[in-house]
Amino acid sequence: MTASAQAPNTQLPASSANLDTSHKVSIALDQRGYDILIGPGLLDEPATWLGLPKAQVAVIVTNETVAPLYLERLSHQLRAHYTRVEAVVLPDGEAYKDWASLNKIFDHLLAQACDRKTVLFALGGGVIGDMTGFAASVYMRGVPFVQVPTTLLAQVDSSVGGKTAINHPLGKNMIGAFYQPERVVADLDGLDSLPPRELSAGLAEVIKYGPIADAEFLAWIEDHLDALLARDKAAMAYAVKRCCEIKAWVVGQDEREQGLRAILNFGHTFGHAIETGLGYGEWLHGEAVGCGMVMASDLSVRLGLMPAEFLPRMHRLIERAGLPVLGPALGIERYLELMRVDKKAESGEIRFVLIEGLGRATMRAAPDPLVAEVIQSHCR
Ligand SMILES: NC(=O)c1ccc[n+]([C@@H]2O[C@H](COP(=O)([O-])OP(=O)(O)OC[C@H]3O[C@@H](n4cnc5c(N)ncnc54)[C@H](O)[C@@H]3O)[C@@H](O)[C@H]2O)c1
Ligand SMILES: O=C(O)C(=O)C[C@@H](O)[C@H](O)[C@H](O)COP(=O)(O)O
Ligand SMILES: [Zn+2]
Repeated sequence: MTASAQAPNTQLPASSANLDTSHKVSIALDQRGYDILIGPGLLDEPATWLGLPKAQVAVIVTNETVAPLYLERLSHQLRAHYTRVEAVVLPDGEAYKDWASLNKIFDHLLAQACDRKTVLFALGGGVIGDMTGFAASVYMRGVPFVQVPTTLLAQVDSSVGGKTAINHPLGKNMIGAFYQPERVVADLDGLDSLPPRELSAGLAEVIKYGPIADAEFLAWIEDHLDALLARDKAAMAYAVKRCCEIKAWVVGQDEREQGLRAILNFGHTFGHAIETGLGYGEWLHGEAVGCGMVMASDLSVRLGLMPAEFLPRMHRLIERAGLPVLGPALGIERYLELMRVDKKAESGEIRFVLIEGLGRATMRAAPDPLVAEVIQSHCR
């Protein structure tokens, strides 16, 4: 099966970079569409929080790193709308994206007698967003939740589209649900406190959107990478907006990944193998995806889908973004074993998202010996 980005009658809406720093992107999903608010100062702006579901109780889920930075400011805004504003503060890290953390959320909700109108707020990066969304999807069979992403990766990708999950020791994001938020609030000022390594991890997912859907955006990223690394507000605002536009366009057509949505997994088949193979947390998700995109670009070239120049182009961009381009030495057999657990695999056959023309992705199986050559070429 192929998942072409060029679905009939559904052209990706055009976008143009300008100096604006505030944007609104809407995601269209039958009755369940929502807005993605992007801009500086949104957290402290009372208008940001108008029109959310009415309830007595709001519960903010966050972690030990983000809480001291932003919890009180969000709580202050929410007290204007909810009688009780509570917080669950989880340990920080990908290693804690697990059942134990999920249970801590449920323990709090039940101990505080939170009813089915309770609104959950995910304040943090993708780990908090994925876990809070999953908790919201199953608590009392579903309560509303709002994404307040504070990392670049979460603002451009994980907060949008409704994939929620926890990890399993045998596979990344293996336990989860599709469940959409009520709203996404991406305050660009939050990115000022992000460590450089996390900024680079977010840039991996930014880069991803170019080759899979928008060749012009890829060229824009190449031209503006230094501005993005310097956290220039206008460049950052445009990058977040364009990524959200592309993701909204994809998810609006294929919410549950029956085909097209798989293009968002470019670099992830190799990347998830790295994350799971090392045990979660040694490599950041974005780092694994960056390296995985180098491997998937090479495979695209080796299969004759892309000209040879594509690999050095991607390699250079990913390296310039501060991301690793050589994978860990897990061993070829171990890589293959891990990739067979990927959600896109069918009957044990690994399927890769590959590029078949700039801005167009496809999903294909590939012969094991060719995949082995790719791994051999891009591992320590
Ligand atoms: N649901 C999806 O569609 C989707 C998409 C992409 C990634 N993901 C998932 O997202 C996760 C990765 O997300 P991530 O990269 O945001 O990692 P993360 O959530 O672990 O956050 C990265 C680090 O930054 C810290 N942090 C967060 N905001 C901060 C801020 N403003 N200032 C300073 N520090 C801050 C966090 O505490 C953490 O230490 C992975 O689990 C991945 O599987 C999901
Ligand atoms: O939203 C999607 O669809 C994606 O694939 C986005 C990815 O960046 C993200 O890492 C996602 O969680 C991976 O999905 P999975 O289904 O492979 O776990
Ligand atoms: Zn990802």
